[in-house]
Formats: sequence, structure tokens, C-alpha cells
Amino acid sequence: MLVVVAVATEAEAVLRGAGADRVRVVTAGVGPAAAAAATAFALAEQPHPLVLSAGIAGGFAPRAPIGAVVVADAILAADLGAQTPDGFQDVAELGFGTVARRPPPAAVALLAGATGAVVGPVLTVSTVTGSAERAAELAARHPGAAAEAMEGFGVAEAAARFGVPALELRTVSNAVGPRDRAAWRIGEALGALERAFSALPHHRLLEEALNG
Ligand SMILES: O=C(O)c1cccc(C(=O)CC[C@H]2O[C@@H](n3cnc4c(=O)[nH]cnc43)[C@H](O)[C@@H]2O)c1
Repeated sequence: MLVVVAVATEAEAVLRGAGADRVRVVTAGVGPAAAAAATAFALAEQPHPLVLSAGIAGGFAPRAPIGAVVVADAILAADLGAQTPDGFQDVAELGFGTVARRPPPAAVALLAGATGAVVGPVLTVSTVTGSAERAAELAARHPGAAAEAMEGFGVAEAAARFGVPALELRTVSNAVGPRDRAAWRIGEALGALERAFSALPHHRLLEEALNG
């Protein structure tokens, strides 16, 4: 299985949890473009039956508090679109492209069950939310949104090009809302990431990806 993370501390947490022989971890850099490029490069280099976008994230209250594990049942490009006189329209509404990738439901259930995760849409943004107004806007546009991060949709787009299923697993380091650096709990989120990967049902996930 290919695991794509943004930064080295996430890669270390994944490897501590999963064990180096069970996953291939690629450190892609921050944001959807870096994530898509690195995922495509890794899949072109070596085929994998399953891709997992992983790392820390902002959690939408009250669904996903700090330290929670989130598994995406939808991987959504939340700011890919245009501001129009009628408000934000995404590229699908504008008539080109897609803004949603939906991981295989059986694999989502398997992963969430093993890691004790909250299941819900995970938003991919290019700009970290920094106000209550923006958080409310995103939550209204994406009912049930559990988390936001910056790479999932890039990973899923690249995987789709290769015909490979993609999942997203996040652990929450901060609340989506007003910017408050003092409230980030990155260590706690990395600890939760390590624990989630130590509980990963590798064989069943791979079976599901290959046969499901
Ligand atoms: O400067 C800020 O206010 C700020 C707030 C939260 C996160 C950042 C980052 O630069 C981290 C980006 C990195 O971590 C993931 N991440 C973690 N929390 C969030 C979030 O609330 N919204 C979006 N992404 C988040 C992300 O996937 C990146 O890899 C800065």
C-alpha cells in the first residue's frame, strides 16, 4: 500500500505505527498539487493496489475533536471553483472537472472500524481556514464535514488516473475555525496517527482493494 503524507514528522509517525515493511511512505510536501505530483510519480515508478492519503488535519466541531481519527467517505476539493455574484460555485457546477472522489465504502468501513475513526467528508483546501465565518461557510456547504486538510483530493485525483482506489485518514491537531496557533496539538495528532497505523488492517484492506 502506498501512503502519501505531507511532511517528515507524519512519515515518521506512520512508519512507527505501521512498520517499514508493510507500507511505502512518500513525503509529498504540503498542498494538493505537491500531493498529486508525488502520488503520480510514485505510482508510475511502482504499482500499488491501494493509496492512502494520511496526516494531521483540522477537525470540524463537534464531530472531530483534537486527537480524533477521521476516515473520509468523500474526498472533496472545497475551494476549487469561482466566486460568482450568486456566491461560490465549484468547477463541477461550472460545467468542467470534478470536485469529489468517493473511496470504496467497504474499505472505508474496514479502516474506520479498525482505527475507531469518525467517518465523514474530508475537505481539501489550499488555504487553511482561519475564521469562524469561513468554518461556518464550509460546514454549510458540506453538511457532515468531519475535517479539512490540504492533500487528499490531489492524492485521490492522481490515484484515479491510475485506476487505483484511494482512502484518506486524518488525525486532528486543531479545530477548524479562528486561527489560534497556541491551541494546535500537533504532538497529540501525530501520536494518534501512529496508533491508527498500528491498528491498520493491511491484509483485509488490500484484499478489499483487489477484489472489492
Ligand atoms: O498558520 C495556520 O494558522 C495553520 C493552521 C493549521 C495548519 C497549518 C499548517 O500549515 C499545516 C498544514 C499541514 O497540516 C494539515 N493541516 C493541519 N491542520 C489543518 C487545517 O486546519 N486546515 C488545513 N490543513 C491542515 C495539512 O494537510 C497540511 O499538510 C497552518
